[in-house]
Amino acid sequence: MALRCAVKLGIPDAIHRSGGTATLRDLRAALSLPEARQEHLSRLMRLLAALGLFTEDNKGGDAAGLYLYGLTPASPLLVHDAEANGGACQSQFVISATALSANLTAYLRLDEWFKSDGGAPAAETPFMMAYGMDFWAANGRDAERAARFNEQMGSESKLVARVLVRECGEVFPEGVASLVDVGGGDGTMARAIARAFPHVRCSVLELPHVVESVRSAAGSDGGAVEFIAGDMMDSIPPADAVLLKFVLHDWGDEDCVRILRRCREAISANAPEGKVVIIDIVVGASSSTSTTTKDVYEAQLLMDMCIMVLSTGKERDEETWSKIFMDAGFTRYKIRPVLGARSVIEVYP
Ligand SMILES: C[S@@+](CC[C@H](N)C(=O)[O-])C[C@H]1O[C@@H](n2cnc3c(N)ncnc32)[C@H](O)[C@@H]1O
Ligand SMILES: O=c1cc(-c2ccc(O)cc2)oc2c(O)c(O)ccc12
Repeated sequence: MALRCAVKLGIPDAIHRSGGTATLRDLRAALSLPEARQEHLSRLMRLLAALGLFTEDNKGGDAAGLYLYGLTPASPLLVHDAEANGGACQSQFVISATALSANLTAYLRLDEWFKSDGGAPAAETPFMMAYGMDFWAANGRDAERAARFNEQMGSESKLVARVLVRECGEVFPEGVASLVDVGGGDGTMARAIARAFPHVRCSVLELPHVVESVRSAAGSDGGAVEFIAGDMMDSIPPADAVLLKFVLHDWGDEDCVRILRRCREAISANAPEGKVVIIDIVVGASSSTSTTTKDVYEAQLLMDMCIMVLSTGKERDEETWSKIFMDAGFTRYKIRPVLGARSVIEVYP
């Protein structure tokens, strides 16, 4: 809620606009907050600085108004200026994750859900308990809700795409001429891959309501990427490679096996040497460069709680992933923990 408050007040934008640092007094003035709130603002900033979202120093003197706040490597992710973060602002995530109208209503049902037997469809997830339908049906019924979610996932994809392109070029060698991004949302990731690896023809398979909203937002089509409306449970269009980014974590093990079998059919119809590229969490795997292994593990487990509330899926460790791959008929896989809490997994027939 403190982070939501900072985003809603525009604190990261205000510090960014003032050149990267601002005293508490200047920050309050830039945000047009009453003087009576200065002491409260200093307490909010003290917490956000302790969490690593801003720097704080009192070199100007001990008077609270002279405390200086600055940006840390994490803060550009909360700034709306696309030049600061390549368009990967994550503020919408903060707003949605903490909005009563979005998902918070479901989080508030978690304890009640624990006490239910989970058998009735209405009690399958806390989200269903709160909304009477699953997450995707809710998005299908409410275009604004869906647009916010797709925009939020799109900004996460911009962040992930930058690292993928920089560190995983070999995932898309010359031999990979086509790729279908299954459950690819608004196509942000597919467009980033098409831009970085022009030899890869990219398409997106999505639910009809998502394709419709992308088409109406883009005029007539989704840009350089072809959109196909369908259901991944039924069939996946043939391609050399199939991408599944944060799709499998939404589903139980049996459904994952079913989706991966469809993927195997899609690549063997096109390229027997093809592969499935999964971007998802492997619990316990971490590149651990700038963040500590404990922070990454904690982020993975927090994401697992979100998924427990919102869907019937889960975050998986390597052993569970491996069993799913083998049950779906694949023979080997390679995990690259290059994306902080997330990994790139290449899975081969
Ligand atoms: C968590 S989102 C991930 C979106 C995107 N891959 C990303 O990482 O930004 C899961 C996506 O799966 C899509 N989806 C859900 N069920 C589907 C189905 N049966 N067939 C195709 N797509 C589906 C949703 O519309 C949603 O865009
Ligand atoms: O609200 C979300 C957010 C995610 C999400 C967040 C950050 C990541 O690095 C990946 C995914 O995933 C979601 C999801 O899979 C879902 O079914 C509902 C909501 C969200």
